[in-house]
Amino acid sequence: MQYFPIFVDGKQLKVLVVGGGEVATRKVELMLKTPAAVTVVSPDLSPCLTQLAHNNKITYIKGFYEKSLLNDKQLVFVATENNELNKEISKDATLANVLANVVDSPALCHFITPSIVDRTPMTFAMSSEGMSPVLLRYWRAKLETLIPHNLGEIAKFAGEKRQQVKDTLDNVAKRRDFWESFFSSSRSEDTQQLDDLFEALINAADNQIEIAPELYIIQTPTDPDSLTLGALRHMQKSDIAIFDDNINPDIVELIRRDAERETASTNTTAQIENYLNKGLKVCYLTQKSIPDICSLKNSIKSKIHIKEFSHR
Ligand SMILES: C[C@@]1(CC(=O)O)C2=NC(=C\c3[nH]c(c(CCC(=O)O)c3CC(=O)O)Cc3[nH]c(c(CC(=O)O)c3CCC(=O)O)/C=C3\N/C(=C\2)[C@@H](CCC(=O)O)[C@]3(C)CC(=O)O)/[C@H]1CCC(=O)O
Ligand SMILES: NC(=O)c1ccc[n+]([C@@H]2O[C@H](COP(=O)([O-])OP(=O)(O)OC[C@H]3O[C@@H](n4cnc5c(N)ncnc54)[C@H](O)[C@@H]3O)[C@@H](O)[C@H]2O)c1
Repeated sequence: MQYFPIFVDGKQLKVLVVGGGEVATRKVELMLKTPAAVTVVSPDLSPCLTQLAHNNKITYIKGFYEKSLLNDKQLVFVATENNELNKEISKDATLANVLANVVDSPALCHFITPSIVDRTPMTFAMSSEGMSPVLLRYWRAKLETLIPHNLGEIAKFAGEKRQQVKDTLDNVAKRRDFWESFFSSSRSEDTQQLDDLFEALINAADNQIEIAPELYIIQTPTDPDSLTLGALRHMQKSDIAIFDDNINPDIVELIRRDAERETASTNTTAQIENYLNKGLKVCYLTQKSIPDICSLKNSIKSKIHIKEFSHR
């Protein structure tokens, strides 16, 4: 990964946009989704930018770019048709410690603009690291159709209830289980049903959600695309992932970020039991055959729920 994705607080940002054409307009519209303060410098403005200046949504400096305009900025978008000028602004920005995006010129960019699926407060920002903007647009369009339009409302609901869940359930594992039960219910996709579902679960959770150790044995394919959704979901639920040393690192990457990871030892059974005895959810990624997986399963003495995921 050459480009590191971060989410920067727009309240802290002062942004300069050089140019007033179509490309500049696109970048300004993007920035104005956040509370960033946007200044545009250009001898002319598109109709849309003219309107935004008129409504005081942007500060407009009518004229040509000057280095001093970078002084109090953190970001600059460079969108003029003059390549020599664009290069000069990128250099000025480097010296002024301002991050520059020169539209369509990755070599002059300190940061690149991601492709965004916006379901605020859920934001999906993606990049092809400049390799293929069209491939990126293709996937954005696919995700647009997959990601429900009310997802933002669902996320806001969860945000509002987070404190109540913290007050009710006294450890992170119970809270994670609670939210997983909540979001895995199809009722959580209907904003009309969120309150009822929440009440039903939080009351049950008070007494009933116990953290039970579980084992997920995942017969792991070589190609990450062949992982089943079920396997993936359980990899995301695990507290600890144990994997054979021949597992594709791209698949290991898909394990939940804050899960512990360990390569399998020669005594895998004992290694797994050790974590089950601590009440943890363990996933074991292996390319063993089904009979070998069965004998591993039989060797586990803990009375726990074991789920198996195999691939074709
Ligand atoms: C995300 C998005 C945001 C936006 O632009 O706002 C974006 N490009 C988008 C679309 C798009 N751009 C281009 C086409 C025409 C097809 C084509 O030529 O391939 C299409 C497709 C279309 O329009 O359908 C032309 C193009 N773009 C760049 C080059 C230069 C080069 O590749 O060397 C050329 C060739 C110019 C030429 O040949 O003259 C470079 C960049 N474009 C980036 C971002 C940055 C890398 C992002 C990344 O890969 O992660 C980066 C490095 C710098 C930057 O601009 O920030 C938007 C996403 C799609 C979406 O979500 O809809
Ligand atoms: N329009 C597109 O969809 C598109 C797509 C890909 C690439 N591009 C490239 O992106 C760049 C910008 O595209 P555009 O369509 O917005 O071009 P444009 O010609 O409409 O806009 C360029 C703007 O820069 C301003 N400008 C020129 N010199 C300036 C200076 N010294 N200081 C401040 N402002 C100055 C111009 O007045 C104008 O407002 C071009 O290089 C273009 O080739 C455009």
